[in-house]
Amino acid sequence: MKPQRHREEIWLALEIGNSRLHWALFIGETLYSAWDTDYFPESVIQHLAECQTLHDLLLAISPPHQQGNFLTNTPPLCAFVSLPPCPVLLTSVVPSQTAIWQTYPNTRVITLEQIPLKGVYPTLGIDRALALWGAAKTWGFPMLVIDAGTALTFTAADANESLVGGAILPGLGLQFATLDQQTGQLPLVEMQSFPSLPPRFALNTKEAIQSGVIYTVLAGIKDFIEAWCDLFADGKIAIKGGDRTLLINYLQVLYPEIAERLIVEPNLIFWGMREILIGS
Ligand SMILES: Nc1ncnc2c1ncn2[C@@H]1O[C@H](COP(=O)(O)OP(=O)(O)O)[C@@H](O)[C@H]1O
Ligand SMILES: CC(C)(COP(=O)(O)O)[C@@H](O)C(=O)NCCC(=O)O
Ligand SMILES: [K+]
Repeated sequence: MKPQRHREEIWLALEIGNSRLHWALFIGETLYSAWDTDYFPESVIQHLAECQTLHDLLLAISPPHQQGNFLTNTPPLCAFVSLPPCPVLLTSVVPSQTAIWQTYPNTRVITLEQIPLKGVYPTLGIDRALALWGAAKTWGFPMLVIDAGTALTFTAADANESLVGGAILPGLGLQFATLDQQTGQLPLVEMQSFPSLPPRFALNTKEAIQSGVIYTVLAGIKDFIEAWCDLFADGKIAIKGGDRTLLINYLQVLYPEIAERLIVEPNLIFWGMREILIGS
């Protein structure tokens, strides 16, 4: 995609995670809308390539329950819908999905080499690098990003815009699914079904699973944040990912002094992608 400098250019950001697709619609440097969808079958992606207008493209990728009003509730968009389909800036941590999306004509893939973050290692997740870059360029270095996604990751950079490093562990959904799938008797504990913290010392199987997963993840987040603050007293902390709200709510109950330090921003990766586009 030839980067155009004028402010009115419409473009789509697509981040492919291990659970789902994450979309953002930009007009120039302004993010107008962000949403998630499930993966699309290859047939749908081929259909996207045949879209003649931006309107058709956006309808095809908009959230299932927002088919119609997605277009109307983004005021300046109405003026653009008869334009041809816009470019898609793509980043992915799922190689099989990346390959399928290459068939969409107007795609530019963001890779690790394009991110000015120093000291990265070759297999660092592009999502981790982009979220860190987006957070740090928005709120400053040093920065620690917590991504409560399919995997829960910690990724940090110092004041010299160099990678300090990070950690990877199974996300909440993965932990509950693994206990369900890899044991004979344990049930699948649904995430959304428990707004309040379970008892630590539970007296039934469901709450025992909830307690084991939740309290250890919260303790782990607290431990990493305390270690980060010991390293960088002026360090900032941002959190994103599908499980961020659940974890923030629990942290506010259990460790309020930790929770109040967190910048909660689901769109960190899109900020990172915008930085790359502007800089290119
Ligand atoms: N509608 C949803 N679909 C999938 N995961 C969801 C959804 N809502 C919340 N989650 C939670 O978010 C996690 C996935 O986070 P997300 O940031 O979307 O993942 P990724 O970026 O790895 O695809 C899952 O572990 C799940 O617990
Ligand atoms: C750890 C991840 C799977 C997280 O991806 P997500 O949970 O967002 O789908 C991804 O950042 C990745 O594939 N990382 C590569 C290994 C590394 O970062 O060292
Ligand atoms: K993620």
